[in-house]
Amino acid sequence: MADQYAHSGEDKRPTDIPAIRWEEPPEGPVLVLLDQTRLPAEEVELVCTDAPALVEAIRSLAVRGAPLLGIAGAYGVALAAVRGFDVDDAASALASARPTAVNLAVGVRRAHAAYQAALGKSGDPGEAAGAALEAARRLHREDAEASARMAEHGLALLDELLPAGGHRILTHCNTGSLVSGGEGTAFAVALAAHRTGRLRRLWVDETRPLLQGARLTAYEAARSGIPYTLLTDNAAGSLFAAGEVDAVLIGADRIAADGSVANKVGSYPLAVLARYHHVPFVVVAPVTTIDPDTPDGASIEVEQRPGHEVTEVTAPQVPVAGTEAGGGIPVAPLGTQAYNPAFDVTPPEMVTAIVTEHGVVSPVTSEALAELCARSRDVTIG
Ligand SMILES: CSC[C@@H](O)[C@@H](O)C(=O)COP(=O)(O)O
Repeated sequence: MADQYAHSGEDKRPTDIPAIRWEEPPEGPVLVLLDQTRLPAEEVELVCTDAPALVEAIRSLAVRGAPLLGIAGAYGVALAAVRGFDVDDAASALASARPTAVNLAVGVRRAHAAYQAALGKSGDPGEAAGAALEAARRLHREDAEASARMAEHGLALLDELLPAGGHRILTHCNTGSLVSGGEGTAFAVALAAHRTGRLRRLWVDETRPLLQGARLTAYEAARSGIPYTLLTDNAAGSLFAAGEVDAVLIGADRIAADGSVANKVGSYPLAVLARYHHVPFVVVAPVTTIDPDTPDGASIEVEQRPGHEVTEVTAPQVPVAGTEAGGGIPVAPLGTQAYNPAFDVTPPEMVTAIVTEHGVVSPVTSEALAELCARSRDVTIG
């Protein structure tokens, strides 16, 4: 079950609401999400008391973005465990709530494995639930630490790749604190550049059809005091042609073993533009986004979303997925069919570098990625 309540703003500043948090009120533990479908119009919290509510929140994009999906999935397993629901059922429903961001399944697996190991050892479901919660909390902390490391590595890379002076960075979708336990992935690098006086402008793609750029990245940029400008996705070409983009920084939902990068639809066209205009195209993602079990780009399952997201405009409140129509304002003739993949895949040869918390891979090859993953298993951060 999920409850929604608008935050009163009396006990804390509304902008301090974290994207996700675990709370233990007297009625029982809950997972509290900042409902991202309502941003930037209002900051409303969504309280989940069971896994089905969280699955719905994931599908409707109330909680979204690869790293945060991993954290949410792990907490979801813990929620099912502490509330005495069937943990195996919850884990499988959560892991398959959205198919493309591998972090979701990774987060679910981590908490589920901790639960099963503790249950096998002690036979005590309460202890096992505690182990699942601890695993979720650890993932949450690790992600915050990973954000900080990605920002450092990403900033150093920009210094290497770009001449000194203010950088003009183009980004797509939303990759800041709304998708992370910390300050995010690509956005964290832009933020670090801003804090050190190296960011001249953040160009923010609006990111059709659900406007994660306009609604969420612009919101985060405004909160952070970053100089930013919003553009329609199809204005990017003229921006490159005018020589106004020094680098593209994006996140990722899944990086295949060969270095193919799945990210929000519209990322691949930016890679094509970047290559034509000799501009670095940089992907920033934690190691948990690299999936050694997905061999190449063609093997990545790309989520297809309902057509009404394209045929109607509904921002700032995005309709719940799976409904016939979204209740928005139609912008196409009734009955229009829509092509609405949520992600696209950029081949490795078009990616200048992949920045992770364990270092930078450039050029992007399967060998270099495998080596980084092996190295990351030997090092614990956070
Ligand atoms: C660090 S976030 C990287 C990606 O998850 C992000 O760019 C993205 O594509 C999110 O898509 P969304 O459909 O909003 O979950």
